[in-house]
Amino acid sequence: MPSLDGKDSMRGAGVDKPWQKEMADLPSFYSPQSRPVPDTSRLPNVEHSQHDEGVSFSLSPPAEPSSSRNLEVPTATLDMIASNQEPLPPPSLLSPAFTPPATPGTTTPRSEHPRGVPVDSSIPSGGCGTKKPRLLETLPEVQCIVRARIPTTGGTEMFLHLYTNNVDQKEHLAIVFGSHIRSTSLDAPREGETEMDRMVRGAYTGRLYPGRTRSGMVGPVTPADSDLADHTPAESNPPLVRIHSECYTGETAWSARCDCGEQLDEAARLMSLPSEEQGGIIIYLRQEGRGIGLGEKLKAYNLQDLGSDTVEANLLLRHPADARSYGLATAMLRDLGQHEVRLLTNNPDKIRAVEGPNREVRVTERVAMVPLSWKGKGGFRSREVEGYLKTKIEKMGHMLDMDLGSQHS
Ligand SMILES: Nc1nc2c(ncn2[C@@H]2O[C@H](COP(=O)(O)OP(=O)(O)OP(=O)(O)O)[C@@H](O)[C@H]2O)c(=O)[nH]1
Repeated sequence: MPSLDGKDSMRGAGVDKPWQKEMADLPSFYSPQSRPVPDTSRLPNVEHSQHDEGVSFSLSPPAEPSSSRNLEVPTATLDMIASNQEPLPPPSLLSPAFTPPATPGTTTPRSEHPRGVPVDSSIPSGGCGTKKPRLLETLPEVQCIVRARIPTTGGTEMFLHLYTNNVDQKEHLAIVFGSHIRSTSLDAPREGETEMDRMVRGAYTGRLYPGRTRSGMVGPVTPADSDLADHTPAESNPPLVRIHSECYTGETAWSARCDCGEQLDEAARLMSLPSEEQGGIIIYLRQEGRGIGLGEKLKAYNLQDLGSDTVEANLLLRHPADARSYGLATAMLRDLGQHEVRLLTNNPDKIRAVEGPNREVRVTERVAMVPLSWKGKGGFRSREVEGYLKTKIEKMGHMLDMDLGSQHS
């Protein structure tokens, strides 16, 4: 526990150990100032036993067959272990080789594979409607500036990627399931950066752990680097992708006017299924209220309460029915190394638009997003959401069968 007078803080306390001095000298972004723990997966087996006076260590050769591993332990590291006077956590806590797609034992059966239908936007009967979205001639430029691992409340992990671009000032996001999906712009080396800089901005392979010093991406790769590698699935099916537009009301403020929150949760759940080994990507675009912004969307809600549907309300406010574009999503998918995707959507415009002006990304399959309550699998019902979905189907050409909704009502 930190004391109130701060005497036991890093700077107030005596910095008598070399690692304490090193930590105190680190730049301010290095937070929290945790204590370095050696990567025991690189060490010979370290057995420790607790005695009254402290801990004694004995070093023995590794039990695992690892002839190709570098077993040399720097003397300084051994000194640090000995001076820490505390047992080490097991290696499994420090450096698992890859993030499993779901917590073992909590997984949904494989049979619940998200089922899609093949689509081809290049032919009229390809399952994407006939509307031609307005597309920019070239894709915007995007850059992933930081990435971080996020353990989720659902038990799985994802890597949140934050992007900047040359068309707006917004922080668009890519929520990536699977550490093998890498951003080219993030991984590119930057002039003058250190290995610590790379790790802090997320340009590392494998996992971070206290005391790690190498991003795993620069310099020769040795057999000892195997713990730093990302797991690459054998399958090469296109990943599941959802292009999701921001909805503060539906995702954060519990609104039952739309199913946006449920769709976001469901997309994450499907991408975490064990059958989705190739991972998944949610491109989260900051185009609130179909691009009109939260303030205007709230006005539209008042107009809806006065009797308009969702499209009429937008038009009464002098906005298009849908003011969104998807060029940023296409550019972000390309940056994440994707040429082909399976898209979770009911919206035919999205399929054509996300493919880009020169079909930079191809949608090979469409996976429908059926409201959970329509499938009898939970979810919620409200007069407002039924109206919202009805307008999408009848006025915006969304590929959903309204009859499904009445079957479980
Ligand atoms: N203007 C307006 N926007 C709304 C309303 N309800 C929800 N939205 C917005 O509609 C958008 C929903 O977009 P998405 O979740 O990407 O879905 P979609 O384009 O409808 O198509 P799907 O991929 O099939 O879900 C979000 O930006 C919401 O904020 C509304 O009543 N009026």
